[in-house]
Amino acid sequence: MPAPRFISPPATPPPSKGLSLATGGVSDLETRRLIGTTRFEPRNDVKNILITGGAGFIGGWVTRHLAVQYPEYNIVCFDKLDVVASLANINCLESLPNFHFVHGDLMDQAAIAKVLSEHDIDCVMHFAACSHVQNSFNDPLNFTVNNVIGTQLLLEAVRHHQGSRRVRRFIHVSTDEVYGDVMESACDETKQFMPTNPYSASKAAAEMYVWSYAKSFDIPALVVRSNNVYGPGQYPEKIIPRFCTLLMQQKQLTIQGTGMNIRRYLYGADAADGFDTLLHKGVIGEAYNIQSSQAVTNLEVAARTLELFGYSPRDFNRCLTQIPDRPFNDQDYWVDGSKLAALGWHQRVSFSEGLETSVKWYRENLDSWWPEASKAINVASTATPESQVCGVQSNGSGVEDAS
Ligand SMILES: C[C@H]1O[C@H](OP(=O)(O)OP(=O)(O)OC[C@H]2O[C@@H](n3ccc(=O)[nH]c3=O)[C@H](O)[C@@H]2O)[C@H](O)[C@@H](O)C1=O
Repeated sequence: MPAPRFISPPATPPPSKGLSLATGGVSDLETRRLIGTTRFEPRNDVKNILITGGAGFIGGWVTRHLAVQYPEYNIVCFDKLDVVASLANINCLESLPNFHFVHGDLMDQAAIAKVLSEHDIDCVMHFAACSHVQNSFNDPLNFTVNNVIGTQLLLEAVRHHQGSRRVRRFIHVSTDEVYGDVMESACDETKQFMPTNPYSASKAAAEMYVWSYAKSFDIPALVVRSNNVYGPGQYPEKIIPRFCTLLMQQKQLTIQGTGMNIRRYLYGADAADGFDTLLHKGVIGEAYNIQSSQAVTNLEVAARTLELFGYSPRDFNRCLTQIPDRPFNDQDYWVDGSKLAALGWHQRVSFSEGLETSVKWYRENLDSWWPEASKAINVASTATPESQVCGVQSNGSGVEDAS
C-alpha cells in the first residue's frame, strides 16, 4: 500500500477575521487547536458535505476540521441541538463562507429532504445519535427511535435524493460497541456483532439498515467503528468530562463497579483525522475500526484526573466513591485498527497529553459551553452519594479545600 499523500494546507487559509464564539471570542489559533492535523487532496466527486449531529462532540470535531482544512468543500451542519450538543462547538466557524448551519431533526423527513436538495449534497457523514450507554438502560426505546429510525429516515431521504446518484459517499458513524466485549485479542472488522446494551444494539441495527440500503438501493456507504473519543466539547456525561465536572464541584469521583473495566481513548483531533482519512481514502462497502493504543482502566482515568487537579496519591481513596455498576459493563473493546492504519492514519496524541489539555479546557470552558452542566451530573448516574464533598487538601492547583 503506497504511503498516503498528505498535502500542505492551502496557500490562502480560510478567513480568520471575525471568528468568534458566543461566549466571548476565539482566535484562529485557538480554533486550530480544536481541529485535526491532516489534509488530503480534495475529492473530485465531493463538493457539498452534510454532517448530521455536527454540533455534537465527535461531529463537532469533524465539522470544524473539514470546514477549516478544506475551503474547497461546503460543510453543512444539520443538528437538532439537543442537550448534549452545543452551538459553542461550531460558532467559531460562523464567518467561514464554506460553513452552513441548519437547525433540524432527522425525524422531520421534509427538513432532511430540503437540506439535501437545497445544498445539493453529494456526501453525507452521519454522526447524529443518542450516544450515552448509561441513558440507554433507562430509556431504550428512545435509542431505537433516534438511532435506528433516525438512520433509516436519513437513508430514505438519500435514496430519493439519489435520482441522479448525487450522494457519492455515505459515511456512517457506528461504534466499537457493536462487537460487545472484546478482551482476549484484538478483533478486526469481520467479527460478529454481539451488542450488550440497548445503545450498542441500536447502533448495530442502524448499521444493518445502512448495509441493506447499500445493497438494495446502491447507497455508496462505508462504516466507521471507533474506540472511545474524548476531549474538549464533550458533554459532561461521559467519564472524562464528568470527572472534571465533579472535581470542579468538589465532589467525589463515582466509580461504577470495580473500576477495572478498560476503555481505549482517542483524542478528538485524532478522531477528526481518522474521519478525514476515511472521507478521502476509505473504500465504499468497507467498515473501518479506529483503534487507540491507549488502554486504561476507569480507576486509572480517575487517578490521572485527580493528579491533574493537583491531588496527591495519598488523597485518591478519599476522592473516590464506588457506586453500583451498570446492568452490564463491557470489560474492553480491543479492536484492531490496521485497516485504517494502512490508509496512513495514526494516533498522534497520547492519553497524558490529551487528558491534560482536556482538564485545562473544562476548567476554563465548562460553564460557558454548558451552564447547566451540574444537572448533567445528576442525570448521568443513579444512586450516587454525590452530595459528599471531596474533603481533602489539594496542593493548591485548583480544587478548593472542602474541609
Ligand atoms: C465507544 C463508546 O464510548 C462511549 O461509551 P462508554 O460507555 O464506554 O463511555 P462512558 O464514558 O459512559 O463510560 C466509560 C467507562 O467509565 C465508567 N464510568 C463512567 C462514569 C462514571 O461516573 N463512572 C464510571 O466508572 C463506565 O462504567 C464505563 O466502564 C460512548 O458513550 C459511546 O457512544 C460509544 O460508542
